[in-house]
Amino acid sequence: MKIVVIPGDGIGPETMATTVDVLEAASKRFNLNLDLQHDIAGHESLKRNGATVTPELLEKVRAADGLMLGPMATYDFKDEAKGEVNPSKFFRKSLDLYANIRPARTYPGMPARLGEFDLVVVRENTEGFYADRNVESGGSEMLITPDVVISLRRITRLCCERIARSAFELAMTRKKHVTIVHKANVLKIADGMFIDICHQVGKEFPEVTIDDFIVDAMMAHVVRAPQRFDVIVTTNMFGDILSDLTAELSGSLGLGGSLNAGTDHAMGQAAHGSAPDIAGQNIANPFSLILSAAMLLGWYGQRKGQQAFNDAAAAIFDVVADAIAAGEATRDVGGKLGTKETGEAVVRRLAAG
Ligand SMILES: NC(=O)c1ccc[n+]([C@@H]2O[C@H](COP(=O)([O-])OP(=O)(O)OC[C@H]3O[C@@H](n4cnc5c(N)ncnc54)[C@H](O)[C@@H]3O)[C@@H](O)[C@H]2O)c1
Ligand SMILES: CC(C)[C@H](C(=O)O)[C@@H](O)C(=O)O
Repeated sequence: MKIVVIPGDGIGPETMATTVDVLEAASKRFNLNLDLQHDIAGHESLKRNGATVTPELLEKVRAADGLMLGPMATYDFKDEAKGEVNPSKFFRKSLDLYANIRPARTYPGMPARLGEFDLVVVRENTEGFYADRNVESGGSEMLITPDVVISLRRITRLCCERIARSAFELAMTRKKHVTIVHKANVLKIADGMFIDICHQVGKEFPEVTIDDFIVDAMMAHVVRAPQRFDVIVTTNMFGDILSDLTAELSGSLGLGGSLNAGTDHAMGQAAHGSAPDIAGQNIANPFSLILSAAMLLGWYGQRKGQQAFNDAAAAIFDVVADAIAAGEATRDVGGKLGTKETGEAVVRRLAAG
């Protein structure tokens, strides 16, 4: 399996170095023959190549079997015309990675303030309330006068259908429950369509039960009783916000692994950002990126019918859980280790089998 590896900004180089060590250890133990191709994007690429992502990089990623993308300091990127493209958006759109799968679960050995839970946010990843993602409609933020801006939100039948199908298929492998999160009381046409389509797709999965919540009330429900949820399907920005919440409720944003998946490509990427407040201090939690890497291996294993990749993914999930239970973790999840030392502990456990 060929994986392009891009460290990103802020804590990215630290957490990606650790993740690469884990991938190499998994490759050795499970004979995966991983071919890791290191490259750059974001600030590093802007400095060296005059653009945060280059056309050559896109071709390289297209030709590979997967991409590991580190966090990007996207706030700094103001002008696409000057090469300042948000790499997350760029790969999600260019490779049509329409499903952003963001699991959140508690782990034995860590205090679960809200009780144990295990859920997955399935976030639509290619449209919605994102100015830079609606290029097909000519962008979606308009300066009408110096004092008035209009931001548009694009929702399409195709994207609703495919994200709903991803959620129901995932639910069939879990507790067979899907929760639809929306704002149809206000966005009556767009989110009305989203709910209708989710229910229509749900008819293909009669074993899966369905409920729905308005996004604001959902914040209360998920904090009150996260264990009532299994798979949560929602539109892009609601999913972005909700998945940070669920990751933090599970113990830390630093546990927020995620996979951006399309039909032919996938990208492992932590749910959080570049965390400039803790960058360069060897204290960032690498588990989010390590779990994302495991999700990428699992995606490839399922797609290619190659059991060794599924086994490697399962082993990484187990080893992370064991490391947390043993306190071999960073301080945000109750441990005392640094980023590097946490990675070394994971590698040791993985190699020991
Ligand atoms: N996928 C991405 O590349 C992505 C996602 C979100 C934000 N961003 C960008 O990242 C930059 C910083 O954003 P922000 O500070 O608002 O959000 P952030 O997600 O980087 O950080 C939020 C908080 O969580 C903590 N945190 C994040 N990851 C952690 C980890 N692995 N271990 C321990 N603590 C962790 C940070 O220290 C901070 O206190 C911005 O430019 C933003 O646009 C990028
Ligand atoms: C940085 C930002 C543009 C990005 C998004 O909203 O898609 C981020 O929040 C994420 O979840 O990857």
